[in-house]
Amino acid sequence: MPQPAPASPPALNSFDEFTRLDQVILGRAEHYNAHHTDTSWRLFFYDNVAPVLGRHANASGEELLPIPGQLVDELNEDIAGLADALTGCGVKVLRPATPGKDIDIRSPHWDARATPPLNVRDQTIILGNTIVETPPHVRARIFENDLLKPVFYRYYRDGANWLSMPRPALTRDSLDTAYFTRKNLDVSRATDGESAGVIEGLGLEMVFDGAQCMRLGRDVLVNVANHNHELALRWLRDNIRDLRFHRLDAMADNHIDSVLVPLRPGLMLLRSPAYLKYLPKAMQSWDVIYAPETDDSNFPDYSDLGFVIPIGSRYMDINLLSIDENTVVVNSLYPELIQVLEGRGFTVVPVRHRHRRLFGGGFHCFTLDTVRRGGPEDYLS
Ligand SMILES: NC(=[NH2+])NCCC[C@H](N)C(=O)O
Repeated sequence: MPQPAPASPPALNSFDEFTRLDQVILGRAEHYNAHHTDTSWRLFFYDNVAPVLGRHANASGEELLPIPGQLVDELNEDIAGLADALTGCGVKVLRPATPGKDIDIRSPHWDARATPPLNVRDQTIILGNTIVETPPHVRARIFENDLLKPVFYRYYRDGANWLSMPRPALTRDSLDTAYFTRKNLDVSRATDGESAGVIEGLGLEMVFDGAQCMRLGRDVLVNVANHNHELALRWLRDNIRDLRFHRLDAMADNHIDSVLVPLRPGLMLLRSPAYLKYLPKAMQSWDVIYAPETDDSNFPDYSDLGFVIPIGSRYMDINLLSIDENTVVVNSLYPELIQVLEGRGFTVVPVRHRHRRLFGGGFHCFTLDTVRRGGPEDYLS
């Protein structure tokens, strides 16, 4: 299965999620020892954290939610395992710089403890030969991509194009709660005590994460769940003229890679049949593998470690990373999925990943595939 990389590696080229992977950026977790649970964080993770908000991460000023060091060490161990597995598959693994220390950041309107560059899928989309940096929802993430800049400059020097969506101010009025209103959810518990400043006349901004997109050659699926996202979709359409962007109407609160993973042309992994209706017509007739049921014993028990909040759902492990159309890297702690994929003829590379629900990311989130062999193919007709 390991295939030699092409003699002179191409500059940035990544149009899809499944053609042969040659180069990838893999995130890192050093100094990920707290979640800064301000309003922007609580809203972003509301679907998962709502049940515990009242108990702890409320507006009482306890905004920094510590993560026990043992869990960060174990996460780093699992990421090292992922790096080895990718290298073993012949993939060149690039890493962001480390923050080196805990970093507190301050804008004119708020302050936050910076999030390390772990989920590198979220603040960038690679669209062919273009790096597109996206405008974060979570304030603590606003400078995260600085640590990817050494790698981005490398690709830029080799001919990549590089764009950034406008940086949001993320004031008190910037974020749209329409997704929750639509679902009749009261988010006042997340927004009470909001202390960020306001800019008169600004209102809702362009706010969007790369992980709201799923790339399929010349087509890109884009999850739009509120006006922040709507503005971003317009930006994508205006600035990237040669791809087709398909609006998925509120398929999820934000990211969609724990809902949908295209495995190869005509075959996708989907969280459940309820999500089919959000997809473009052409994809509704694709063959589907539905996420098999999993069991609590596959998730660590944190009860003796004090308080930790799962910010990710039980479906995080759908979030696999494809090496090619027949080879996938899957969490070894989701044996039910491994079995189904092997039954469908996939070669599965199992890698252990314990704390996916605490850090909000699986293998797709932790990686940004910068070089794949596919081009702007039309997979939807
Ligand atoms: N790119 C990512 N960070 N994706 C993670 C998506 C997690 C999703 N909100 C869930 O809880 O299942």
